[in-house]
Amino acid sequence: MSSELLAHLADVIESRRGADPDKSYVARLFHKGTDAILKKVGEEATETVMAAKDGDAQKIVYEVADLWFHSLVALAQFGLRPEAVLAELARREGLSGLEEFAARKAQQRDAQGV
Ligand SMILES: N=c1c2ncn([C@@H]3O[C@H](COP(=O)(O)OP(=O)(O)OP(=O)(O)O)[C@@H](O)[C@H]3O)c2ncn1[C@@H]1O[C@H](COP(=O)(O)O)[C@@H](O)[C@H]1O
Repeated sequence: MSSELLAHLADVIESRRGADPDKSYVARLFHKGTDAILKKVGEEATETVMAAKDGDAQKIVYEVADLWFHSLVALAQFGLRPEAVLAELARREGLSGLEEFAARKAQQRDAQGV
């Protein structure tokens, strides 16, 4: 998932805070609270493992999408943004952050004349 899509989804999720729980799935989760959100993360993680055990590629992708989505809701519940997770992953790649990753990619594209 591109960082732009993650940021967009995080914005949409944040916009659902205080929205009508009858009209929005995310508003319903926020309304139910932290335990309900964390329960969904656990369920989706379990469903991902089950899909992987079945070796069903399409189902794995579907369940990981559910897991990522509910992880974004959990991050929002704790006032966190996906950019913080991406920055941590970049740091583990030996980069100072997302900006350095983007700059490196741009350099590689320039070098390849793309
Ligand atoms: N990307 C998603 C998304 N991915 C998964 N889900 C929901 O996550 C749930 C997955 O849980 P399950 O597979 O256990 O299915 P379920 O039995 O229906 O779930 P529960 O009702 O038991 O919680 C389903 O209800 C899916 O609809 C999502 N719900 C919303 N979005 C996006 O979030 C944004 C805001 O959505 P609303 O809050 O509904 O406007 C929109 O851009 C949506 O496209």
